[in-house]
This record gives sequence, structure tokens and C-alpha cells, in this order.
Amino acid sequence: MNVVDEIVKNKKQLLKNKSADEIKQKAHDYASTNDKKFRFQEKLSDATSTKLICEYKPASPSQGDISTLSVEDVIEIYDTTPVDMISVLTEESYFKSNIENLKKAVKLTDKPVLRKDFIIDEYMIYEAVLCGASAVLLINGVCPDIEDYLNLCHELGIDAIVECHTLNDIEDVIEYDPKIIGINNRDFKDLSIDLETTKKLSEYIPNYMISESGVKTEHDARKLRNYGADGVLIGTSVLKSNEKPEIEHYINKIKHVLRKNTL
Ligand SMILES: O=P(O)(O)OC[C@@H](O)[C@@H](O)c1c[nH]c2ccccc12
Repeated sequence: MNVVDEIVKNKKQLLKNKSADEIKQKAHDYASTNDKKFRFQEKLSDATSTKLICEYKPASPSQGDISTLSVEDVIEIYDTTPVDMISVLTEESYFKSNIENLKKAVKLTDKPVLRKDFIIDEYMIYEAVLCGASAVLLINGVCPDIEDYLNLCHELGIDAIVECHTLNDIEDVIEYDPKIIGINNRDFKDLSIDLETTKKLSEYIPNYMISESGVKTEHDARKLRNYGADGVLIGTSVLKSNEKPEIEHYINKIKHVLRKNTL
């Protein structure tokens, strides 16, 4: 069993006593009064720069513990630096986060926030909406029904980032016209990284493309920008230091190369 199978198995267990029906109405009511809709897409539509998405990721299956900073500290940094959108892991067991961290993040910033998790039930989308998230991640091969879940996100006014890693993944989802595709440079099978995944797949992506995982240096970010990424998502490298000035410096450096007028 690979790590994603394990995560999904664990997730099913955690969701056992939850029913989407319990919070469905509440989420729809919330969405009907919320006028801030599709904020990820709105940001991506501004072509003056490639967007920088930074992630709150306390731990991961490949790295173990990543950061000891609190979610409050991290979001404060992301809120006050040129980060365009924020991603918050909510997976409990392998990434050591939780849904409360998403709630906290949304309260602490006006920037659009993505719920990053292994979404296997509509319950998790309603929950994200009720926390004030602007987007959710739908992973092809993990999400049980990309078409239905995309429609649900649309009804609720939030963006979905449909995550793909292979051309087959893209072929699976393309008929549902996803507005944002996330190319994961990390192979879930062995957790290896290859930024060329973005290069290989970019020509098959009709709308917005976010390149995810494995970005370390400005050189990497520039490469992905040149491959056509509309957004670059970084977790581990941005949180490598526990020192606020160092994190700020890293963010400024990366955003600098993502501005279109830099070579
Ligand atoms: O820490 P990195 O290599 O910068 O990667 C961030 C992000 O792309 C990664 O956390 C991620 C991409 N897709 C996911 C799906 C679930 C959990 C996590 C992820």
C-alpha cells in the first residue's frame, strides 16, 4: 500500500460518523450570503505575475516534521509578504494539521485560502466552505467523482484545483472543464520530485495551471514560470527556517522572479 492509500484509509475511518447531510444546508446558506466568490481564479486571471502560493505544512510523509512555527506565526508572515494565496494542510495523521488550522488561517488573513487535503467525501467540501476557504484540492484518483465535486464547488462559489500528475490524469478530467489544474511534481508512488513534470504536461492544460511541490530555489521558480505556470505552490522550502526574517527573505526572492518583467 502506498502512502496515499494509507492516508485515504485513515481518512475514511475519521469520516465514519460524519454525514454530509448534517452540514449541507448550512454550507449552502453560508455560500448564498457570501459575496467573495472564486477568489483563486480571480487572482490567477491577473497575468502581471505568476502567483505565489505558500503552504502551512507542519509535517509530511516524505520529510517528517517540517516546522515548529504555529499556524498563527506562519499566516502572519504570509499575510504581510508578497504571497498571493495561502494553502493550509488539514490532514491530521501524516501532515500533523487539522481543520481548526484552516479556520484560524481564514480569520487571520484576507488572502484566499485553499484547503489542502485528501478530499474523499462531500462533507469535506462543506466543511471547507464553513471555515471560509476559497478553494479546495481535488486529487484525480483520490476524489471519488471529479465531475460531481466540481459542480458542487461551483454551486458553493469556491474554486477547485484539480490535481494531476500524469497525462492520463489530465485525460480523465479534461471533459469536466476544470478551470484550474494543479500539476504535482511529486510522484505519490515513491514521493520523488521532478519539475519537468510541469514542462511535459503544460501543453495539455487548457486553463490555469498551478505547479505544485519540489520548488527550492529562485532558479526552480523561474523555470516553472517559463514552463507556463500561472501559479507556483511551495510548502517545505518556505518553512525550512523557523526564523521569520529568513522566511520573509525567501518569499521576497521567489516572488521577485515570478514577476513577468524579470528574466
Ligand atoms: O512541500 P512542497 O514540496 O513545496 O510541496 C507543497 C505541496 O505541493 C504539497 O504539499 C502537496 C501537493 N499536493 C498535495 C496533496 C496532498 C497533500 C500535500 C500536497
